Amino acid sequence: MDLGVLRDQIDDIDKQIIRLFEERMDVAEQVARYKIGCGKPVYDPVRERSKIERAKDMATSSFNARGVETLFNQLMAISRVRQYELVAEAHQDNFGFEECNGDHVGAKVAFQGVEGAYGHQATLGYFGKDVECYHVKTFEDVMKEVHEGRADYGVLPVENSSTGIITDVYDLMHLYDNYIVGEYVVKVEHALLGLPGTEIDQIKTVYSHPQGLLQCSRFLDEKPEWEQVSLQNTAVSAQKVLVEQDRTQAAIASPAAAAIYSLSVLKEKISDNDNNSTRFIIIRHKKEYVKGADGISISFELANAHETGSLYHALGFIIYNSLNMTKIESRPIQGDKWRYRFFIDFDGNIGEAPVQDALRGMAQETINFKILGNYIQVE
Ligand SMILES: C=C(O[C@@H]1C=C(C(=O)O)C=C[C@H]1O)C(=O)O
Repeated sequence: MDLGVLRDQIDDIDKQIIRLFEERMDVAEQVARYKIGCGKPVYDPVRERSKIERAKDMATSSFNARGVETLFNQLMAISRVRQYELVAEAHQDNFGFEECNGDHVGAKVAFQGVEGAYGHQATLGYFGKDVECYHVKTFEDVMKEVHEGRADYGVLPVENSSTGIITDVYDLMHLYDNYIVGEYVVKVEHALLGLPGTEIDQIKTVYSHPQGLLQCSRFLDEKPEWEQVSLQNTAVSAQKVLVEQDRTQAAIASPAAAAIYSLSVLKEKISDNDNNSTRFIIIRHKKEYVKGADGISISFELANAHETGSLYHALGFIIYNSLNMTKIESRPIQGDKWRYRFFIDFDGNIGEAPVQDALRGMAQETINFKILGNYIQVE
């Protein structure tokens, strides 16, 4: 047996496959034109399933039947991507998002917590001083203020570099008709705060936001006798220590909160990680994006979540359009056991054709698809 001869045979077969592939793609383009004409969706799962079954039946072994299935799944996915490209050319569409200049002078901005909270720092850092900012109690309150129009913008934490995503905010982003228009990163430098004159040995109880306690777990592990109490916010914790005037109490919060609540920094830099940062999103009740927006966030659910390759196929639209996916998260869908909602970030601007193409594909082939926003990413 001669390897060269066998490879020549494979090359000949491949030539035929390529010719047939291109012929198939030409026909798929005609199908796309037909669908554009009558408004029929590109994806037809019933037709695809029956095609796969028939194609498998034509194979002569079970191994080949599985191969045929994989191959045809890929072929049809590629044909759909091309069809979506043609649909995108026919209907330039920004999915209801409008470009804006991002001017926010005089705007009302809601953040969660109290003055001195990291959310307050993010608000001042993103907007500067020319807005009217105010605080509300919970993350959901921020969502409501924005959704019901009392605030023009809201500021919410979505992720910490050490502990990961803030799950409640992810779940709320799906529930409210608000959109991400910006992001801001705050370097979180937790400190242990107490009443002036307090010695660390006197402390029995430490208050903080659950994230604050989690992010300082190495420091707290050395104080097993301290009771750890979670409160709504790091700054609320500092305020409580001030109000109760009890030297057995301390708070984990920012040095900025120490200044606001007249507390002393008993120990600084107690986070597990020196590079501890929290990413905040800026939300609006408007589908808008600023010029130069370069990051897109979306969420969706999969109809056939447990079918092999369903997530892979949804993500294929990002890959085939040469877009760079930067993040993926999943969250359980409330009341629907073992089903998940996916949150994906990728680079791009909603005005660009490959982005529109990927969005259109995913919108048609997933369920409860939402474009969460298009905004300028922070490095
Ligand atoms: C080509 C079509 O569009 C899509 C792609 C298919 C394919 O490549 O065979 C099949 C069904 C559709 O999801 C079609 O509708 O026939």
